Amino acid sequence: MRKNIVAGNWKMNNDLAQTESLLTALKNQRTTSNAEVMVAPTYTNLFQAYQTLKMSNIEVVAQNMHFAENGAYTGEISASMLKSIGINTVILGHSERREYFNETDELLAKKVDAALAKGMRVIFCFGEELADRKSGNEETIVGNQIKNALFHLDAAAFQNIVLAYEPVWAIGTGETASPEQAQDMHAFIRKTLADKYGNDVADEVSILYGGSVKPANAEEIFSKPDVDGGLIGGAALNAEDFFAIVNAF
Ligand SMILES: O=C[C@H](O)COP(=O)(O)O
Repeated sequence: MRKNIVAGNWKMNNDLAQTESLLTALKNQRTTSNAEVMVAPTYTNLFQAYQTLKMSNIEVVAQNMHFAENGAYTGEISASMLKSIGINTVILGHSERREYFNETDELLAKKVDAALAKGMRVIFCFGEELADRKSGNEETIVGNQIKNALFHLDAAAFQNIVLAYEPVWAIGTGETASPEQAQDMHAFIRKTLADKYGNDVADEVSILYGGSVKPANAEEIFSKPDVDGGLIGGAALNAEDFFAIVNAF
């Protein structure tokens, strides 16, 4: 069954002491939400976060990984390394990885394959830029990002894929897609999946929205039928705000 998920992407924020303080605050939050909750600290804090949260209902996930098993890739981390410290989910394809680290659909397809081959779950991100939306090309861009990186997979693989639609113009800008814009795109994404794999697959895939989700707007965005949760940046750095968003479910 399709799940509601709220994932906090901490990006390149928080040193160890700040991370420990945020982890403590997260452990003290109480929720009746039916959403799965995840947080993605930086690499240096992943193991600490895993150790702190492993008995909680919050899953610790990674922000990125390399496609190779090991080898001469200075500065990189493999799926096996993540698995070895208890991490079973990885965010791939975030627009910041695409923009600042030149990650292409082709590279991302390899990363997705590597993660799935290790039995990991992938939160696969994509989304159009402002110019694409202004020119009315957002569905073409998003459709191609999904097809290029994921449509070589078989239907069963989608049991371990979560999609995260993040319009680049709404990330960290304070500008959100309206709930209607989010719903329209999520419906398009689900139809794109259904056209290739059928409704049985499309209906089971969770599609998250990301881009300036805050306590004040989460409930309305999450109320849309094809929005199954959120990938939260800035607001995930504060435990109360993050759980206010979790509690929107
Ligand atoms: O990964 C999270 C997204 O990039 C959203 O970030 P934001 O909530 O700060 O806009």
